Amino acid sequence: MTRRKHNKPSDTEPLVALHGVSLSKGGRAVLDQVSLSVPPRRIITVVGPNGAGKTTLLRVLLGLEAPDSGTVRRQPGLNVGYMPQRLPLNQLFPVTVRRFMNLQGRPGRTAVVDALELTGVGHLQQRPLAGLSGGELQRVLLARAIVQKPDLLVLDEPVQGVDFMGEAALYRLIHSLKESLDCSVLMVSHDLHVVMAATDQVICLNHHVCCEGTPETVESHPDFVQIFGPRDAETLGVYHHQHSHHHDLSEQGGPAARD
Ligand SMILES: Nc1ncnc2c1ncn2[C@@H]1O[C@H](COP(=O)(O)OP(=O)(O)OP(=O)(O)O)[C@@H](O)[C@H]1O
Repeated sequence: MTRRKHNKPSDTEPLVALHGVSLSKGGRAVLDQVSLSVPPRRIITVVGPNGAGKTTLLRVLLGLEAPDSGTVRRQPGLNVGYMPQRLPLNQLFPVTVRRFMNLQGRPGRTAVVDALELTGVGHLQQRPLAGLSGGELQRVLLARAIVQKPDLLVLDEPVQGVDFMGEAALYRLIHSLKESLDCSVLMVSHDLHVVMAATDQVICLNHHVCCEGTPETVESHPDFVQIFGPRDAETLGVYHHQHSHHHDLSEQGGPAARD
């Protein structure tokens, strides 16, 4: 896929950097002194328990919510694609996939077709959005997030509603999109086993950043083990990952093989 951006972001500066970001809601600290940066061409995954502030963190990073304190710095002109956790319109809204793709920013027919083809759902253009399966819908949402050829792809639980085999395929797709778009990916995930094999850096969030680093570093961190339990942390240990190849988890025997 060719890039049509005029202002390519700096290769040396972070695309986005948060420093000391805090935000309270209903009198409770949702984000507490959170700092992170997203360098170019990286896949960074935020993990953490329910209610840890992961979605809020993404929304602050995107400028959709303002922090109470701290700074959020995005490279000027940064082109960001966002796949939210929930569809911002009623899924029963009677639109076809192609119409849905054109609701935001009017990307044009070629860009829409390209994006749908890239995410493997080009054949669904004329189908009603409301009739899609969970996996098909996630791929359409992913297509909408990449339609403007972003420098940074922000994905909030991109594999929700997708079965295990579909999850592995979606993570492979995300990896290949990162390569073909030459972008960075920041995503939230609950799928610890699969995501650990598909990311360069993990940030474990529980209102504050508990630990961060490579999957290998994070999986043995005491805070990570405390949050996710020794069983998850131990089983993650089998996934020491070489980033020079793709995984087909189906060939490894599926989830039962790891338990
Ligand atoms: N308007 C609000 N008022 C009070 N509390 C709120 C408000 N919006 C969000 N919260 C709380 O902020 C916390 C963080 O929410 P957030 O959606 O960021 O968490 P999360 O880590 O993405 O959760 P999940 O994994 O369940 O999606 C939650 O406890 C949520 O209930």
